[in-house]
Amino acid sequence: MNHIRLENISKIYNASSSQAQAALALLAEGMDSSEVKEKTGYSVGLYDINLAVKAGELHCIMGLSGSGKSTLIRHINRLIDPTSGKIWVDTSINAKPSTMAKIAETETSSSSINILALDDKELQHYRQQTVSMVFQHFGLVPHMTVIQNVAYGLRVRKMGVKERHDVARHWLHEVGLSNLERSYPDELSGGMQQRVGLARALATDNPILLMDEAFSALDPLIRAQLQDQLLALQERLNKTIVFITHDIDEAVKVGQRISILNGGRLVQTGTPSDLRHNPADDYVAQFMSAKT
Ligand SMILES: Nc1ncnc2c1ncn2[C@@H]1O[C@H](COP(=O)(O)OP(=O)(O)OP(=O)(O)O)[C@@H](O)[C@H]1O
Repeated sequence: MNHIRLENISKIYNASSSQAQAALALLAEGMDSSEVKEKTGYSVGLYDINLAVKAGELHCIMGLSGSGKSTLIRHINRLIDPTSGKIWVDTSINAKPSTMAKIAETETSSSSINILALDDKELQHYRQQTVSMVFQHFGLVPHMTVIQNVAYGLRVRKMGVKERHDVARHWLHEVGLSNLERSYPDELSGGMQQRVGLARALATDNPILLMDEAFSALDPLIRAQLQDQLLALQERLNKTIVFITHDIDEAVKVGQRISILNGGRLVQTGTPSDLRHNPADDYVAQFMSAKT
């Protein structure tokens, strides 16, 4: 069952509606994003993306710098709104393993909503209850202790201090940081800070986790440890995870499926094996052959 579905999503930056339509028309003729930028002056973030992320899957978005990865993931929590298209999210799905098993069995019709139609209040609710994000540079609040950072999303939901700290403690334990709850972020290494970032995202119990180059700032050894930890947690949690990376080795290691972007276009979605054995074009083939 699909959890998130992007339907014909295009994003032209800093253009009025008519200017964006002109850029889209050139893209529809087959012009690539750098030519469109040259001709019109507008940056193409994404062009005509159709992508379904299944409930409970860890889906990697891969591509070179500027290919549109961050633009894509930021549409899912509406940090960015598209120029055109729709974004469907099934808000009835939660990530409890029992629910996921039921969903897998039934494949019933979904109760997806187009999140672009949400008003401000509904959007706030959607961000609090459905999607969490882990950022590349951690995004911790420097003057809050570790436990306050992890409990932050629960405080926003007005959960009482004891209860939210109990939940935060549980997640700090899960990521291996039990003894650091009173520390401040700048007292921790990068790897520890990102574990706090992960615990904070998990503490809300939201079913969708967005990870934007979440491990890219870390040393290779620590990065590998966090990848392993994410995979171990995911075994139990069954979240729907959209994981951005520019590193094909990381994508192959953690991704059940991988979507490859090039110049704002979605080139191919498939399992690592699909991409290896049936690459859609030379760009995909080069990524797969560059894999160590
Ligand atoms: N705020 C913005 N204003 C104008 N153009 C933008 C903006 N954000 C992104 N772009 C352009 O959109 C295209 C896609 O950028 P995006 O950051 O989504 O790619 P990316 O694959 O995440 O790259 P990176 O790996 O370097 O972060 C690029 O050409 C970029 O210059």
